[in-house]
Amino acid sequence: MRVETSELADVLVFVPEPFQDARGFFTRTFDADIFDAAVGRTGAAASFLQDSQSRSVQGVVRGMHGRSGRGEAKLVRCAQGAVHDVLVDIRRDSPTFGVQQAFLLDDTEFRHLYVPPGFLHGFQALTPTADVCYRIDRPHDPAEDLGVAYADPDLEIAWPQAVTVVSPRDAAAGSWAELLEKV
Ligand SMILES: Cc1cn([C@H]2C[C@H](O)[C@@H](COP(=O)(O)OP(=O)(O)O[C@H]3O[C@@H](C)C(=O)[C@@H](O)[C@H]3O)O2)c(=O)[nH]c1=O
Repeated sequence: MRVETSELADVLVFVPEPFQDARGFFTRTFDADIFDAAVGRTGAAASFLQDSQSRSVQGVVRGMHGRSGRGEAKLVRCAQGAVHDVLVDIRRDSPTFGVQQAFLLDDTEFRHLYVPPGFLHGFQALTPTADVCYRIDRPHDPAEDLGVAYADPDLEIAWPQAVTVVSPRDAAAGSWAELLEKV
């Protein structure tokens, strides 16, 4: 498994090596030793507490979501289909504060993102269905949800397809300007 840096400080991309044969494929999706070495902290992999999966139909956008308090670290991959995944750095003390980057996550290359605490995260499903799996290092707590509108004019996220469905929470999310008053 190869580890790549990104344009965003501390965000890493794990690139596995799927084995293809007549049956299909096999791929390792996570390796604790490689993860600990990449983030430079023994036991870091063991800090992930919840593993979740969502299925989205084509054009769905989920996001942009963050977490208040000490935030949460996330490992994100697309197990089936493809998504346009977007991160925005909301760490005031980061050299990439306010910077966004998009990643293609799919079931061909199985790129796996490590997102440290202090980011907004969202994605759009690019295929008839797309399954996104993610691990978080703190139990989910809706009281700490942060959100910014996926179509915020200041963020100007270039979603590649027409947006088909969003949740009521995402439709009512606040602006980037409002979020900046909280971080
Ligand atoms: C995220 C989450 C939701 N839920 C519940 C709450 C709700 O009833 C239902 C659906 O929740 P949501 O609408 O918030 O799900 P969703 O919009 O898919 O939220 C997710 O979006 C992506 C972009 C992320 O980065 C995730 O961290 C998470 O925020 O599932 C959990 O029980 N645990 C969880 O970890």
